[in-house]
Amino acid sequence: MTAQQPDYPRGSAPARLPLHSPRCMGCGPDNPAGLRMRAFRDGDEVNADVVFDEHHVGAPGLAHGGAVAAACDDLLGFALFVAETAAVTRSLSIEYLAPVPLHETHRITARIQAQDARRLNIAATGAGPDGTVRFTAEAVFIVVSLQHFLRHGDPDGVWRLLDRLTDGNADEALRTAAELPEHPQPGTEEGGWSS
Ligand SMILES: CCCCCCCCCC(=O)SCCNC(=O)CCNC(=O)[C@H](O)C(C)(C)COP(=O)(O)OP(=O)(O)OC[C@H]1O[C@@H](n2cnc3c(N)ncnc32)[C@H](O)[C@@H]1OP(=O)(O)O
Repeated sequence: MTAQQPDYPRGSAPARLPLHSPRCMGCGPDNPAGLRMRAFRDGDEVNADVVFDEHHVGAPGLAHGGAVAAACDDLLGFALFVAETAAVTRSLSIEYLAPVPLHETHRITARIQAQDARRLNIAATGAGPDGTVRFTAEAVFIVVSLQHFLRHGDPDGVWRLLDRLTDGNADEALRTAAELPEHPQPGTEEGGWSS
């Protein structure tokens, strides 16, 4: 069985956020072992529903702690759309408050707690179907320039991601990024995602 996340409930109107990449372990629909989360922005919060399945087993019938951490890391990364900056996880801390059964829908909600120069503190909660919080996450993200992803990752993949995020203007986004200081401050135009 493969994880297939439910759509956001009808009647609400949060904005669907773009994928990190089609094969992203957290949100990529083309990763058969991934979590296939669909992330939404709702004001200053972001959220996604996650259903752990046989790909994510720890103890029989329960989600692996690493899979729970991966889901949190991915959703915390979507909070960067609220901060309007690119950043990467520097540290991630999970509180496993209760077992997380497979095949149950968990709603993860994340919010930026604080921002100080390049450092963003982002926190999340993960609630089971009855609303009980079963895990929480706290992370420090560090703002990086686009060159970080070009230097360390797959430049073609970064280009495709930027092209989606900028409605086909990746060339311009990358040209602009190349002219910027290495580590723009969050909240400035230079540090933001082009949108
Ligand atoms: C466009 C795509 C957007 C997608 C966003 C999805 C977000 C999802 C959340 C994630 O999963 S992010 C993945 C997990 N996190 C990381 O991979 C972060 C790895 N850590 C770092 O790259 C650095 O520690 C960090 C940028 C957070 C902070 O580095 P600093 O800029 O404060 O300074 P430092 O002196 O430690 O490092 C300077 C440079 O050397 C690199 N570096 C440090 N130690 C190194 C080492 N030992 N070997 C090789 N490179 C090293 C470091 O990555 C950095 O590269 P950039 O200048 O390109 O950003």
